Amino acid sequence: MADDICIEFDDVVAGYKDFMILNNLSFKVRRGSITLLLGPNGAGKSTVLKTLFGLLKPRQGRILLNGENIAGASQKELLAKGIAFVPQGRNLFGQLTVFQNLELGGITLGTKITHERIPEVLEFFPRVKERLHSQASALSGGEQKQLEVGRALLLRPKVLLIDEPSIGLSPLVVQDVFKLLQKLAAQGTTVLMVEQNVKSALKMADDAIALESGQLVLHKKASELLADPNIERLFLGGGHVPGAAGGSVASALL
Ligand SMILES: Nc1ncnc2c1ncn2[C@@H]1O[C@H](COP(=O)(O)OP(=O)(O)OP(=O)(O)O)[C@@H](O)[C@H]1O
Repeated sequence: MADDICIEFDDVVAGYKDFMILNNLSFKVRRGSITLLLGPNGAGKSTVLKTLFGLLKPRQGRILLNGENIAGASQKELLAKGIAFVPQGRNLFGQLTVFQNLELGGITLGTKITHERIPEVLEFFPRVKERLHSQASALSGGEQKQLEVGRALLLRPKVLLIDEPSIGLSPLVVQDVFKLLQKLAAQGTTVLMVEQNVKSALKMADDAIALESGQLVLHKKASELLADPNIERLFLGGGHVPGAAGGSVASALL
């Protein structure tokens, strides 16, 4: 595996019960890049993240992290190897304080290390830092998403998987979340993200991968895809690929 590749899916088949969602999927993600997963609803984008995070065991193929096959590893093992996952939606304990939520994020680290790292993580989020003893549910949507990312950062992840972080956030707050991801990537964290806010996400991402029916149909530099005149037609309006009007991503962009 080339040195600059952090994650590789090699011929991965994965799904739910008898229904396969990822169909012989292969792709590579560069270390320290922000890679955006695109594609129509149901293409398997979230399934890629879940499979990488061990929530779904692949039926076939290899998933390599820095050259090591991690397919089938437990979530605990994957966390220990430096993979963190921020799922879609709200995932905080709303009745607990910001600080307590952070403490829970560090449960596998032990109290001492967690308490040492909390101030370090809070440096990324000045607004959240000011509300350390507020109930998490009292934070704004954007602050809550920042806290979720902060909780993942306690583990000092090498790979951050993030599923639709912009849902429910105002455009300015989305920009804050994106800037944070850029900062993390600049420090060497590999970010793999699903995001329906395609245009803004492409502006901050390095690479773009598009899936259709669980297969790779496009892998390009984000800047190249952004410059493609078909991008509006294919991804405008929440990431849908309008089959009737435009055909597939593959036929239009490859
Ligand atoms: N737990 C589950 N059990 C059964 N089927 C599931 C489960 N989770 C997802 N699926 C199905 O797997 C397919 C792919 O889902 P996935 O969430 O990966 O798509 P996606 O590309 O992220 O789509 P979206 O843009 O709509 O979030 C969908 O048809 C979905 O209904």
